[in-house]
Amino acid sequence: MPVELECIDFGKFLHGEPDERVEVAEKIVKSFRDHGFAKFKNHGVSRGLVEGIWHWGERFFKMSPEQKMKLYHHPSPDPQRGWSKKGAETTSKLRKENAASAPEGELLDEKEHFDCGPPADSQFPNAWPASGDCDGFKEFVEDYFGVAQQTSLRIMQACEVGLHVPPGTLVQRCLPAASELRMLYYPPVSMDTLNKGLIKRAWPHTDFGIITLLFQDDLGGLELEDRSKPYTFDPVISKSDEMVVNISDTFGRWSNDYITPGVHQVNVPPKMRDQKDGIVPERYSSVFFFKAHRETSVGPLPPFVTAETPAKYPDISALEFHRQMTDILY
Ligand SMILES: O=C(O)CCC(=O)C(=O)O
Ligand SMILES: [Fe+2]
Repeated sequence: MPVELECIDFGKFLHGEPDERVEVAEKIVKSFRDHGFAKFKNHGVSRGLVEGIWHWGERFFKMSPEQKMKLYHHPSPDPQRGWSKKGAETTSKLRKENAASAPEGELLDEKEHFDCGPPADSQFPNAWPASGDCDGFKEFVEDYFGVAQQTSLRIMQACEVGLHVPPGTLVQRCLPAASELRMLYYPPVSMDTLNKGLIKRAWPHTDFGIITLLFQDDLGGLELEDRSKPYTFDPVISKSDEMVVNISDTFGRWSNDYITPGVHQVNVPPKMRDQKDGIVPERYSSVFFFKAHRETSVGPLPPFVTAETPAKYPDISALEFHRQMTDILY
C-alpha cells in the first residue's frame, strides 16, 4: 500500500478549543514522525496567494533567457539569490545512494528556480527582475514570503504543543527570519530522456531548513520515501491549494532524530508513472524553506538530550550548516 498523507485541518489548531488544538497538534507530530511529511488544508495561505504562485511562476519563467540572466545566481556556498538555470543545482549529490543506483555519469536535475530571502535582508540582498521585465513579481513574492513565514511559525507552535515541550522551545529560535522562498519550473521533458537514468526533475534529497512548505500544481510529481521500504518512493497527492510540509535537516538535528527529515524527489506525474514514452508536461511548484536565524545553533535542543539519548550532532550555527550543505549542492 502506498503511503497516503491524511489532510489535516489546520484551522482546528488555529481557531479551535484547547482540547481540539492539542488533538490536531498531536496528529501533526505523528504524521511528521511517521512520514517526515504532513499535508494541510485551512492552512492560512489564502487562495489568492496560492493562485499567485501559478500566475507569477509562469510570468517569471517565461521571461527570455536574457531577461533571466540579469538576475543570474553565480554558484557559491552562500544562500541562493535570483535565477538558477537548469543544471545549476544537483540534488543527487546530497545522498550517496543516488550515485550507487544510477548509471555512470553526472546525475542532473531538470529544473530552473528563483530564490530569495527575507525582503529586508542586507547580508545577502535579493535579486529581482529588471524594471519592465516582470513588474509585480517582487511585490507578490514579498507578500507570500511574509505569509509563509507566519504560517511556519504557527506550525512550530503546533509542534511545541504536540511534542509537549515548553512554549518557545522552537519558536524563539526562528526569529528573526532567515528563510528562503523558491519558485520552481520544470520544463517539458521526454520520457526517453528520463529513462536513460541520468536526469530527474529532482533527485532524492532532504532540505536543510527546519520545515519546508510546498505547493505543487495539479499535475503533481513530488514523491516521498516510504519509511517502511527505504529507497522506494510514493507520489504525494495534493490539490494545488493544499499545503504539503516536510521536516528538514535542522528539525532532525534539533530533535536529536526524534523527528527525522522527509526524503523526497520529483518524478513524473502520478498518472504517467507506468508510461514508457511521450513528453512529460511542464510543471510549476513553490517551496518555502523555513530556516533558523543564522546565528542560531542547529545542535540538539535540551528537551531531546538525555542520558539515554546523548547529543548526536555538534553545535554549529545555522549559517555554517547552510554553507556546508550548499557547497555540496552546487
Ligand atoms: O518541486 C517540488 O515539488 C520539490 C522541490 C524541492 O524538493 C526542492 O526544491 O528542494
Ligand atoms: Fe526539497
